[in-house]
Amino acid sequence: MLTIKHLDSYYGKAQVLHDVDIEVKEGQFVALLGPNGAGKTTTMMSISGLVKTSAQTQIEFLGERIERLKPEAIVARGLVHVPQGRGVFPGLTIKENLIMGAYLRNSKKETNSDIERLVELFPKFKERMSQMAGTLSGGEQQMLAIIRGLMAHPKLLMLDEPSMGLAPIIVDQIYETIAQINKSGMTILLVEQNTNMALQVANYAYILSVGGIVNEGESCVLRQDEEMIKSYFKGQH
Ligand SMILES: Nc1ncnc2c1ncn2[C@@H]1O[C@H](COP(=O)(O)OP(=O)(O)OP(=O)(O)O)[C@@H](O)[C@H]1O
Repeated sequence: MLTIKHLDSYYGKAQVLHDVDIEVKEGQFVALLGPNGAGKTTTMMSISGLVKTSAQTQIEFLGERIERLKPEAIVARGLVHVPQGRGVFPGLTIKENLIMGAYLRNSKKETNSDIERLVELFPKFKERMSQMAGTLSGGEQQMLAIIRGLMAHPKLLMLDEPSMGLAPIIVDQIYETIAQINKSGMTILLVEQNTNMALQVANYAYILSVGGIVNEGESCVLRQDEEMIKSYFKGQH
């Protein structure tokens, strides 16, 4: 579904990704893991068209090359990115945030029926549609960001560190929902520092270190190789 070849990414003249290859198949749940500063967020931003890439970079999504498209054209093709830090609009209500997720479509009727359907993932929102997003807890804001992503009708959903800054019990709830979304047929590419959690839910994982892929494999296999994981996450696990 998504094939990335020779991804080199730059901030100005500084190259932070070197020849990264990643593949995500339809229906799969793929995790991109790695220590602080490895380049995980940069990879996701490069896929979304938000970071400069080299001429040899190739990104193919659903059979079409997308590496030179604008971010909104990439979203319109069904590649939707829920960013690190959630990015909810604090001064807008829950409902207004969800409507923003559907900004590329203009059917009010469809938007309302999508909200009704998707809010079942987190029924607490049902009675609180006019609450300001800025007054929600971190976990609730993360759920809102995920549901807002789904409002864009993704074919592949990219989630950047949904566990960031959340208590373990909340992380478990968020991950139950993400697993449910994947089971309903959604393809997922996840960036995480929470390696244990990611390897429990993903089918396949890539490990990124200093801007390059250093290991990859089925999650059930990687999970058993604690020494390998530790070696890449020195001091972080
Ligand atoms: N806007 C920027 N300008 C310049 N360098 C940047 C910028 N954003 C990130 N970097 C650098 O690029 C490298 C990769 O950063 P990136 O955020 O992709 O890592 P990460 O694996 O997602 O880490 P984290 O888990 O801490 O978010 C780091 O060395 C970082 O300092």
